[in-house]
Amino acid sequence: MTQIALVTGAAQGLGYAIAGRLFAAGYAVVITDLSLERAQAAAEALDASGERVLALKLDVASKADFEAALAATLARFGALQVLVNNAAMTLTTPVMQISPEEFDRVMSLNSRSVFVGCQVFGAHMAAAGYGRIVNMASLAGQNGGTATGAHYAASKGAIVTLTKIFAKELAANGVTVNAIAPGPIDSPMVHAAVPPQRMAGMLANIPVGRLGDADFLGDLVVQLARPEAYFTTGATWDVNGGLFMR
Ligand SMILES: NC(=O)C1=CN([C@@H]2O[C@H](COP(=O)(O)OP(=O)(O)OC[C@H]3O[C@@H](n4cnc5c(N)ncnc54)[C@H](O)[C@@H]3O)[C@@H](O)[C@H]2O)C=CC1
Ligand SMILES: CC(C)c1ccc(C(=O)O)c(O)c1O
Repeated sequence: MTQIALVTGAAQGLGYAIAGRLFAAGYAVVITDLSLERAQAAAEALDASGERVLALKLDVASKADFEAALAATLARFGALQVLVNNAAMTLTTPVMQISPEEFDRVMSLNSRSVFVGCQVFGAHMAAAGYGRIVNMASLAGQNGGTATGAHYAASKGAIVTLTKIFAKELAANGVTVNAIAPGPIDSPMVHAAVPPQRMAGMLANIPVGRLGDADFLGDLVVQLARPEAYFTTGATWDVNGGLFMR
């Protein structure tokens, strides 16, 4: 039977690549983003027939949007097995100049959203007795960040911890919760964060000497979403070209 996956921030970048790999693996995919129009354009690019896609507006800052997206998914497909908490923002203000308001904004968008998504979708999955949640963390959450801001790095560290907490809470109900911590992946976000004149320096610093591949992240999500992946939970999967080793 077709399984259903919802991806936040899926109109572009890694979210879109992840949605694409889930779709290629046979999932019906719910593409969500801040703007319904951009989500619809991405969904149409993935499946012009519209049979295995649904586009929804989901602002991850809003618990009501998470609840409405779950309800709309169940109304259209009758089930929801996979959630990918992917959406995030980055600001690169130097740490001594970040205002408390800016700190709150980044923390709230990046980590409170994962907390709310795991709570709302996790409750549904636990009641159904099965589910797979994948949270997008970052290398920055492990090494304190380089190209990215302190609040971004802190928000991604919080995602690693939330992943462990929800994994423990939901394990007995057949729900796994894992995180992926990418280093710089070839994507619009990395090109926006790293100006062309700094790219060669960044590449020279990466042990494997190149940026990561977004489709590979999508394939990793597909693996973590499989029923057979029941034995990995609370884990953070490093995909960073050797920039951080445990
Ligand atoms: N690109 C990279 O190299 C890396 C990315 N990441 C993480 O991967 C995830 C995706 O990153 P990218 O695709 O590169 O970013 P991106 O900036 O290209 O795409 C982010 C998407 O999220 C959406 N979005 C922003 N605010 C939103 C909100 N409030 N509600 C819903 N959607 C919202 C945007 O509209 C956009 O479509 C993020 O969590 C990011 O922190 C982590 C490490 C490296
Ligand atoms: C693309 C984003 C902003 C990014 C860039 C670089 C790193 C890193 O070198 O640690 C990240 O973790 C990122 O999330």
